[in-house]
Amino acid sequence: MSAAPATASSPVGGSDRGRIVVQKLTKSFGSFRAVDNLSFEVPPGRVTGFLGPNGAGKTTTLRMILGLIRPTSGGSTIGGVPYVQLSDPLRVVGAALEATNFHPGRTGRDHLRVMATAAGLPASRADELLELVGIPAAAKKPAGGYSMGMRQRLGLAGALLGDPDVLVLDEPANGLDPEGIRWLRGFLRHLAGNGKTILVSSHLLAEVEQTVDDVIILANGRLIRQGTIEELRGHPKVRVVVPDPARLAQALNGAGIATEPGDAPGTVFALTENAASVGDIAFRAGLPVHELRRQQADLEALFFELTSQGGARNRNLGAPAAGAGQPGAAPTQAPTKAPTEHVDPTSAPTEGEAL
Ligand SMILES: Nc1ncnc2c1ncn2[C@@H]1O[C@H](COP(=O)(O)OP(=O)(O)OP(=O)(O)O)[C@@H](O)[C@H]1O
Repeated sequence: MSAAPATASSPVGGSDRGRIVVQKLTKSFGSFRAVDNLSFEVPPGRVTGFLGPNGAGKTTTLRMILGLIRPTSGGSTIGGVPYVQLSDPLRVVGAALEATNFHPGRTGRDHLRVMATAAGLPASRADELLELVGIPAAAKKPAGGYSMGMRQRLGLAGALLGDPDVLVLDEPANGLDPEGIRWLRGFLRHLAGNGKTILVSSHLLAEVEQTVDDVIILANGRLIRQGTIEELRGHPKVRVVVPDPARLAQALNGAGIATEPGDAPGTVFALTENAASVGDIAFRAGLPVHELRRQQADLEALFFELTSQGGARNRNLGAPAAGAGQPGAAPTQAPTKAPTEHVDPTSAPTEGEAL
């Protein structure tokens, strides 16, 4: 689907509401292309994982979507409108790009109150939000003493200030303990269930695989894969070890279960999740079965494969070690990135080249 023409007067409604559309987005820092001709859409009502190894270009893309840096070319819209043209951005999109830069001497409550006041919202919203993100007891403590997990929750509270349609969260699970990750998962799923658009970045697919509906995978600034997490997992399979795989395949096919050649001699894959029915069919056909196991897609391995194959080898790792590649080849070193700031949606962009 192509993006609707984006103008300041575009209505934020209909099917555009809460939809992020990125078109041919490119960002170069000098001669280094951090984001390369990226196009994707993020629909409302779903949690979308924005994934890629370190340095893939996730944060740079999010910063462009949020109007914090200017694209070299291409563009993006939120609800049909570029971020910088949103008349009331706080109610459209909330973002937390980093959870570390709060004023250390200011309490969580004061931090949120300052933001609320600047946005013309009642100061009482601060306590509501602290309650919502599960840190009401931290309200009176200076943020400098917060754990990483508490800072993440405070960042999330800030992003939720204007009850926006869209939430953009950069690595929100960083620093959360297992209980915190479970809480975050439930919280994001709840928000998506209420129709919000949730875009969550992570460099670990395994970290978000239970949370996301859709994935957008980047490597070296380029789109590698986009689809549902189910599509990525692929068809459920049962791996069977049998003395005669061809006969078992025949029996399974005869019973309406498709098969694929196995990954080793004496194996066959039945394309079903019903391991019991595979065993029953083998039994009825008089075929001994030595092993029968549901095959779980190894998403971590798949993610690694997708983001490291061919030209997708992580440029930030430099050239392969001498002996493995061309001897003496200079490493393709990416420039060191400038420190990122916590996004206060009420403030103007602060970067030198910002709009
Ligand atoms: N302001 C900048 N100046 C120069 N290079 C930059 C700048 N910002 C980012 N980069 C480079 O662009 C590339 C992409 O960085 P980005 O932070 O977008 O990646 P990322 O996918 O978010 O990585 P991570 O998971 O480590 O946060 C990196 O090589 C980074 O060094």
